[in-house]
Formats: sequence, C-alpha cells, structure tokens
Amino acid sequence: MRKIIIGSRESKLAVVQSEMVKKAIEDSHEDIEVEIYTMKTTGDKILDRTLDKIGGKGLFVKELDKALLDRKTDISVHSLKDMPMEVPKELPLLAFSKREDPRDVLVLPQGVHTLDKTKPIGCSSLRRILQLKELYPDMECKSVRGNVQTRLKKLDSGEYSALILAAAGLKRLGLEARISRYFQPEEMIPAAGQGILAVQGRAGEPGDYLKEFSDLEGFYAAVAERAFVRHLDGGCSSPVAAHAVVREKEIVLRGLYYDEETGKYEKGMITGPAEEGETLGISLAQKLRDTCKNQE
Ligand SMILES: NCc1[nH]cc(CCC(=O)O)c1CC(=O)O
Repeated sequence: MRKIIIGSRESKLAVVQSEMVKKAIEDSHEDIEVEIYTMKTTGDKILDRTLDKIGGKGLFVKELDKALLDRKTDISVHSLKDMPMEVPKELPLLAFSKREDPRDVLVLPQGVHTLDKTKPIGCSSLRRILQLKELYPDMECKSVRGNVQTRLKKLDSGEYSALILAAAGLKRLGLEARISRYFQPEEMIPAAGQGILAVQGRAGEPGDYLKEFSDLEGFYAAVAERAFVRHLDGGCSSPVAAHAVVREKEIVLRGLYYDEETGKYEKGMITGPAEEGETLGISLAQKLRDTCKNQE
C-alpha cells in the first residue's frame, strides 16, 4: 500500500476540503491510502487584526509549506483564493479542482429575515467592501475574522446585520440553508480562485495520482484569474477581483482593478481561447489600469 499524507489547516472547512481530495485519490487508486495531517497556521492564530495588516495570504501557507519541505507531508490542499500569486518553485501547484459555486453570498443571523440597517455588515476583505458599497450604499462594513464557523457565531450573537461569505465554503460545510442572497459574479466579482481547490506538492514529484481529481476548466480559470491579479501586483491588501467562466474552448474573464492612489476602480471583461488565459489576464489588467490612470 502506498501512503500519501495531506497537510491541511485544521479548520473544519480545510479538513472537509482535504477529505474531498483524499476521497478522489482513494476512489481512483485502490493501492493508495491517504492520511490527513492538520496544523494551525499563523493566519489561524492571529485573529484580532485584519489580514492585510499582518502579512496577507502567505500566513495561511507557511506552516504547510514547511511540512512539505521537511517531508512530513506529500501534498497540501488549499482554497486557491488563499494562495499567494507566486508560489515557491520547489512547491508547485500540481492540480486544480472543478469549481464549486464561485459566488459571494449574504448571510443573515439565525432566525432573522430582513437586513437590520442599524448594524454593520461583517466583511473584512477590501474587495467585498468596495463592491458592497454599490449594492448597499447606506450600510457600514465592519471587519470580521476567523474561520467560517467563528464568523457565523459572531453573526448569530448579534454583532452584525449580516455577513458576506463565499457560497463554496458554506456549501462544503453543509450550511447552504443559511444563504439568503446570492450576488451574481457581475455585481460582486469574486476573488481569484474562489471555489477552486489547489493541490500543492514538491517539484520533481508530479502527483500522477491526482489525474482523476484534476479539472481542466478549473485549471484554465485559475491561470487566467491569477495572471490578472499577479500582473496588477494585487498582493493581499489591494482589492482586485477576478472571475473566469470557461465554456467549450472559450474563456470569459471579468476583473476589477483598484487604484490605490486615486481610490478609483474599474471593472472590465475580456474573451478569448481558454488556453490563452495567461495572456488574457495580463491584457485585461493592462487595459483596466490604463483606463483608471487616464481618468486622472
Ligand atoms: N478567506 C477564507 C476562505 N477561503 C476560502 C473560502 C471559501 C471556499 C473557497 O473559496 O473555495 C473562505 C471563506 C469565505 O471567504 O467565505
């Protein structure tokens, strides 16, 4: 029996996602046994500050990267949207999943059916805050950190009027019933990679056992969305958004670019062959940046 060890964050969502990968591998390979090894990351430990103040996405992957390098694990399973745009070349992304629902959603406190305008909406990412202002111009936003369960607890205790979360996480946790409004990707462009799982491994170990898990459309979308964000250097704190839809051999990529100097932002769209996601992502990034700069 060959054994593969998956490194995972220890939140319930992370474990559920790792179990999905474990199942896909074991269902397609009778001779492989998969074990999940969980750990707390710095991003999970520091909950009193917003992510952009403490160093961004990297904080969720550092400990998992170290376990891979130390050979304590063979692969790491991540939500692609939590992955930095540049991954170390010794630890490449080996596979991308089929995409779960990519939309952001509104969640109300348990038993509540209307939005209480006297309380803020819980939402920490600048990407969501910026786009929410258009949808609910008279609502305040207030930061909320912690894993999905922690955030829902804070919501239900009455601190917030609502939360904005990713549909994907709620659905994977069996909490779909808590969703009260879906935002279409055009009205709230999701984060690059939202809804896609990424499997990271060690260079030189191709992970042939991930073939059945891998999804080509997920891969095309990931490449285009991440090229857009990378080109804008949308590190962790800038509210860039990117969402690609792949149909047949075509890709439709939407993006949002925010200019930190002027506070202006621009949304746009580009279409082209699915294999050219990298080039399309870069073209859209350049176009939106030029439009923003030319308005000055
Ligand atoms: N930022 C945390 C995070 N990372 C991935 C997901 C959801 C699952 C996904 O996008 O695949 C979430 C929760 C959320 O934003 O609501």
